[in-house]
Amino acid sequence: MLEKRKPLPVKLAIEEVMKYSTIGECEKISIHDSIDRFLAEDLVADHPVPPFDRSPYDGFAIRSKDTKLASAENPVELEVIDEIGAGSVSEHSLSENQAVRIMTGAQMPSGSDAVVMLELSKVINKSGTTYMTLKRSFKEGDNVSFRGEDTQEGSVLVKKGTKITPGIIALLATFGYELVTVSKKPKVGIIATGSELLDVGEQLAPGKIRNSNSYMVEAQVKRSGAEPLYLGKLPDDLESCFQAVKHSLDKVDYLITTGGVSVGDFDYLPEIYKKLGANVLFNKIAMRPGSVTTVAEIDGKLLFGLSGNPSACYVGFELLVRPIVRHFLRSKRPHLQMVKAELEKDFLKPNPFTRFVRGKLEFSDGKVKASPVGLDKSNVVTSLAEADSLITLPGGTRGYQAGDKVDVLLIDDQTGSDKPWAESFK
Ligand SMILES: Nc1nc2c(c(=O)[nH]1)N[C@H]1C(S)=C(S)[C@@H](COP(=O)(O)OP(=O)(O)OC[C@H]3O[C@@H](n4cnc5c(N)ncnc54)[C@H](O)[C@@H]3O)O[C@H]1N2
Ligand code: MOO
Ligand SMILES: [Mg+2]
Repeated sequence: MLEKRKPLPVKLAIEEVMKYSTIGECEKISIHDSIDRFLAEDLVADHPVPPFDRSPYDGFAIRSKDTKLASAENPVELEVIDEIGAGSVSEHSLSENQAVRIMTGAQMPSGSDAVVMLELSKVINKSGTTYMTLKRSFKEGDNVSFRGEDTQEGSVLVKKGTKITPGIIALLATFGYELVTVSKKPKVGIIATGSELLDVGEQLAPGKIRNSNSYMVEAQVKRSGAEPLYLGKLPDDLESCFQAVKHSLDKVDYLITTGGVSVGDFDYLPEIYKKLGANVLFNKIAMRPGSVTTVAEIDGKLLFGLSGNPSACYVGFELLVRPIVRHFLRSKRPHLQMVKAELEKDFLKPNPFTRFVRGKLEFSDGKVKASPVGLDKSNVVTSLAEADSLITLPGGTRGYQAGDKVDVLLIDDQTGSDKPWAESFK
């Protein structure tokens, strides 16, 4: 008699998996290689930025009080006593009615307290001495870029667990991080199962299809910030699949298999977990696609049995594996971010399970609109190419109409969420 599987609410399934989440070790890498990695330490300003008062313009550093009476009728004439470019520091200190020719980025000379843009002044030469004339007055601090105006020493600028972007790299360089401390990438093993599977380079043959899941999952692993280790595709044979799973365990931090988790005669993953002595956390989730998604644990190591159906496999990864990876990488917001959107199509048939419809978002008239892409079936692959979101329709007794406000999970967003989703979800 077939054992009846008890579907676990999605939220509980995620919480169950997160109980086994761990945090990875750190490593130091070159700043050149740090894009898209995850900071393992807060980035703290260890000096003010800019580190000195400087000129934001090409022009003249002056003493504002010398310009008090300046006007079109009564221009003021200041003697130009020095010229400095960015990187140079003037050895002169300004006295009454003196100015220093200064370039953008150069440190303010001592005694100066304002900058006049070159365009607002006139330069004249009188018997070998250079003067600049001004037709208006300036206040103390005019056109000065002050020490610490960008950031003060001690400010936490980026939290650990944040994905490094080009902007963050600019900060790392500003504060002298030739080497950056990042979280080590978890290694995620991938095994595709299925006797029908051909390699990507093979010709189609009767009854066969090309293996797309392992390539897709490999890319999802990379997108999540982890390192994939493709361990091959295997035919539906209990012993060879068992051996492959068993021997892969000490090579990886997490193992993903695709296919073979349902109740078919050749779905061997349940048997493999039994033979391994693994603790199966659940083998059914109240969601569609991906209801057969199974997660087991052995000595604290998670084994993700994702569905063979491409859309189900995709959704299973994003909901369960991604947060585990992001937590490993020290993110405090490891789950997909959820936003509200307006549904663009009817889903009138009630579904007992929460439905994750692959969707595409459109931003128009100040609204976020979510349109389903392709067929809403777990065995479709084409909808995945266009999807940028998962439209989440909680299970229950009612259907959904176009125009309804629905929750949508953002697939490509990096902000993430500290919770799996809104409180309305089960
Ligand atoms: N009697 C029942 N049958 C099924 C149930 C059920 O509850 N009772 N659940 C269905 C649901 S829902 C799903 S989802 C699938 C899950 O099946 P498995 O995870 O066991 O996956 P397979 O049977 O191995 O394959 C399913 C489907 O996906 C294709 N596939 C598999 N691997 C790949 C790959 N690497 N690349 C591309 N496509 C792949 C495979 O050819 C099958 O068509 O079970 C239902 N059945
Ligand atoms: O697990 Mo299946 O994908 O719910 O259709
Ligand atoms: Mg099956």
